[in-house]
Amino acid sequence: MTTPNPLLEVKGVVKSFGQLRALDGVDMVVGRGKVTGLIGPNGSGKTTLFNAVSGFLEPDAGTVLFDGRVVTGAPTHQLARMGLKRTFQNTADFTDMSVVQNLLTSVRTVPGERLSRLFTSPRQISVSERSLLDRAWILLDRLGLTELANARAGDLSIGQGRLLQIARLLMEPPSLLMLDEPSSGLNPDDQHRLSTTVRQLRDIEGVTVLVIEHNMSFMNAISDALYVMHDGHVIASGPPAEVIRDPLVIETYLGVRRATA
Ligand SMILES: Nc1ncnc2c1ncn2[C@@H]1O[C@H](COP(=O)(O)OP(=O)(O)OP(=O)(O)O)[C@@H](O)[C@H]1O
Repeated sequence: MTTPNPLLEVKGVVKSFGQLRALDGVDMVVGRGKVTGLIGPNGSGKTTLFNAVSGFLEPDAGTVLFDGRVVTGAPTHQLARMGLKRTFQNTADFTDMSVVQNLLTSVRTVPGERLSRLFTSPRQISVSERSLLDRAWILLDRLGLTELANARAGDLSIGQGRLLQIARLLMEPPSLLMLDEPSSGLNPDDQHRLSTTVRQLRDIEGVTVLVIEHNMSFMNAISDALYVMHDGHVIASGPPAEVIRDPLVIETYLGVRRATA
């Protein structure tokens, strides 16, 4: 698959845990302004690849390029400054803060002292602070969280917590957003909202998205390209309609199902 002007390139990445080669020479190209899906059976290496790309694990070999720069093994904070942000399978927000406070405190550029005025003296806030608040309300609306704006984050359901985690990352839109099983725990309405949000991010804000998912209907609704992993290798990649018809992909999924039945 040729991808002109990629935002992320993974070349020959290897990562072993003891005797287990979780990534065995993975190549991947993520097109700028596209949604790329990453699928594969449990234990195929998807999360390890996310960790190796986002600075949580140092690859044993291979190269990661972000926006044309070699970032192999770069720390997460450096990658975040460059515009690469990710979610995790387990949510961890500031549970004692309200939903809207969670959003406002996720912005690195605003000192906490000034931010507190958003709550204590709303009439004295500056234009930039106002625009943050506006951004927070837009995201809450898009993700169906408006009515929960003043709820304690710790009281949210798992699915709502997942949406909040995503909204926090979107306060300052990243150039690459990496989502690890975002639809897990979401009801069908929230899944629909999330897929619409992901498409809006791509189409309106130009955000590139890389997403791990087991939910194929969610994946079909959002992805422009698909990669399939098995046993630490990429076994197929290309347009979703082609990939899901690939005999090797079908056999891998059926084989895994047979083996676990
Ligand atoms: N920190 C670790 N130490 C040892 N083994 C690990 C570690 N992390 C992952 N593994 C192993 O590496 C392999 C790939 O795991 P990984 O979590 O990347 O798979 P996955 O495709 O994300 O699976 P799932 O869909 O279940 O999340 C698995 O066999 C897993 O047990």
